[in-house]
Amino acid sequence: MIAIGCDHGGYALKQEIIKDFDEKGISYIDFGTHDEASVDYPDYAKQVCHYVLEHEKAQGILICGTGIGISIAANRHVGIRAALCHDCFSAEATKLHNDANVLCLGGRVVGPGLALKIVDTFIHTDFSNEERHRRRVEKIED
Ligand SMILES: O=C(CO)[C@H](O)[C@H](O)[C@H](O)COP(=O)(O)O
Repeated sequence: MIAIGCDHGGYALKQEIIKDFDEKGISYIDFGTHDEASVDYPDYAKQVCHYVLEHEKAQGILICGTGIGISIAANRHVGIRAALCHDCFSAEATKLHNDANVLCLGGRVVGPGLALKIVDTFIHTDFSNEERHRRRVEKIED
């Protein structure tokens, strides 16, 4: 399951991602926000991160204006490895190397065309499970 959330700066991009998920039959839970009224991104990071931590194999997508604030907030949750990615190479690498469980995007940074490709890459790439990467992720978690 994919948990998705955003602040007002990420709302428009979240709607594009959700539309794409609906067209592709990809399951998700939308934690809001549900319009462009000003809200606080840590509140949405918290809801999505809690869902990801409580559900095995769940992945999160968090969007704010830049992706920065919401990734900082997400990474304060122990067990969350949130990656701010604005290219497909990074989205693939952060799954393969970091076992990232949350993708962060900036709705004021990337257009929907690129963002949808980044999301697609992230959700369809698994951790490589190579020993050196396992060791490094374990050090983060320690
Ligand atoms: O936290 C951020 C900056 O890294 C996000 O981009 C927020 O969406 C942004 O700060 C919101 O700004 P606003 O002026 O309140 O719209």
